[in-house]
Amino acid sequence: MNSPNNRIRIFDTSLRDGEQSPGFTMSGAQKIAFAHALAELGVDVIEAGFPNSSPADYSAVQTIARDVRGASIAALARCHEGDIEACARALERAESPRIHVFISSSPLHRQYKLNMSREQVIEHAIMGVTLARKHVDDVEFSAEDAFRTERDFLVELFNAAVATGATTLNVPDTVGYATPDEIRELFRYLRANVQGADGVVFSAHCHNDLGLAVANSLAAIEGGARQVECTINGIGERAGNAALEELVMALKVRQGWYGVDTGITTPKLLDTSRLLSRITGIQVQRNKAIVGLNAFAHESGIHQHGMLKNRDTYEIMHPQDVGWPASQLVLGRHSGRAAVADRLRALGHVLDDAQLDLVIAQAKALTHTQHVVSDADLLRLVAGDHGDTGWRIASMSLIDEGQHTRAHVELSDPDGHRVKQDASGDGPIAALFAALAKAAGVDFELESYEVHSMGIGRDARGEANLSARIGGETFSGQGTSRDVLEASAIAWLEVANRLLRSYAMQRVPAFA
Ligand SMILES: CC(=O)SCCNC(=O)CCNC(=O)[C@H](O)C(C)(C)COP(=O)(O)OP(=O)(O)OC[C@H]1O[C@@H](n2cnc3c(N)ncnc32)[C@H](O)[C@@H]1OP(=O)(O)O
Ligand SMILES: CC(C)C(=O)C(=O)O
Repeated sequence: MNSPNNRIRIFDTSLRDGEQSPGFTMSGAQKIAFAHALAELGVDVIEAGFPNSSPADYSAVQTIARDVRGASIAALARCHEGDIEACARALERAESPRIHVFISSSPLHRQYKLNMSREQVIEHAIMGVTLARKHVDDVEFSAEDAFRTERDFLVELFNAAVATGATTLNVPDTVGYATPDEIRELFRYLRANVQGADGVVFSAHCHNDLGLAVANSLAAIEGGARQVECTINGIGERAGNAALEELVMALKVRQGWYGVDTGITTPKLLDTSRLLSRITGIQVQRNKAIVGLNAFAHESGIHQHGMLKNRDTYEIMHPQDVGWPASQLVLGRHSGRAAVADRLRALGHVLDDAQLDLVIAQAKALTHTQHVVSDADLLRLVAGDHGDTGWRIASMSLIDEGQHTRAHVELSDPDGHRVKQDASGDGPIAALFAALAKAAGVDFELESYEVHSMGIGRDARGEANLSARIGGETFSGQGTSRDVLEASAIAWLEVANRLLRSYAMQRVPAFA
């Protein structure tokens, strides 16, 4: 690849473009904690917010600028005096401040949003960059909706920005309309035609409306971009921005093709992604590249068999390189002999063919009612225990006590023993889980908890899925009911029962 240099700057905008999208609003303290995590991850620029949009955003940018070291801190402004002055004040104590000014350039935005002519847009850009340069040396200029802008005008606008002192030229595909070939070509064109192109950094800012944000960012790099704007977990306006973890790992895994490096400490990717999920309360989907629960998990027999022979058959990177402790061979409906035998061997059981066939058949039968077969399930089957053991819900009720909720539960076991307990919590789920923990005498920290509805009208049901990771093993449970609270209680008890069986099974020595 013919490129000016081989270091790609990672500009993280989780705290600005990410935070400005529905569902991702963060408190000041959360933003500051996340900015520290981004600096530790090794991003080059943290876009901390839009100071003139609210006092809360101003104060978060100001604290991040004062406290976070090791990355440039950027703040966003329209080509508007008040916005730029607010950025300058908020960034006063930053070690390496950047003011990022933007104005729309496409005909659609000029006519409908700004009601400005080409000349007026250029005048505003000159005003914005000039004012920003009075405060800081590092000024980024963005032509919003650049991808849908006439090329001659885009070059004219960027020429004006460079002449007035912009040091980074950002080319946003604001509405995620580009395709990789087009964006690669656009960057080549701009680098060839903007005056002073060699003295500035070209940057790509791709949105994911067509699911192409990462592919387009990679193509922009091939076209000469040396900064990419992205967010952890791909959060951002509408379908989001390019996902940092995907972009960085694509550049790392395919270094031979792209020939470029980033400064990211990739083993911190998973923790950073999880921190963001904890802060926003929004989990990534299981099959999300790099950081989803399935990213290094294999359930189907053919893949598991291949993995056991040589992990490169089904994995293109080491899980440890992005922060996972190891790959996982998850036993489920699609698993085969190789994986079941291997897991049993690891648990200390070498079965003959007939015994293995029996356990596999019984394990597959379990998957009619559960997604995965845990070590505890396997050990139970090996011990010949197929019974319906464990706690069941006899009754439950919740009382709203104003600030708190109180849950009453009654559990029964197959021998008819009953136990009643109650507990209070900040909300119904916290109260319910606390009461269940007291009644079953089991407590665990949830790794994930999701509830969604299935069906509509009279058939509508809630499905709850929980998982907890204990002693290196994942225990998961699922519950369905017309009532989502009851579905959650059933799922919680399934995890608790598995955990109890696993403790019991650790004492079972051999195939019964
Ligand atoms: C593609 C992006 O991600 S752009 C960044 C998006 N981020 C945000 O919007 C941050 C949060 N926004 C806010 O808090 C508010 O919108 C504010 C404080 C910025 C502005 O609020 P208001 O003054 O009430 O204006 P409002 O949001 O209704 O409209 C935006 C105004 O900015 C103008 N404008 C938009 N972009 C620019 C720009 N780059 N340069 C100059 N003016 C601009 C619009 O033409 C409109 O002007 P008008 O009020 O004269 O019609
Ligand atoms: C302000 C710019 C960089 C932006 O967020 C966009 O165009 O999507």
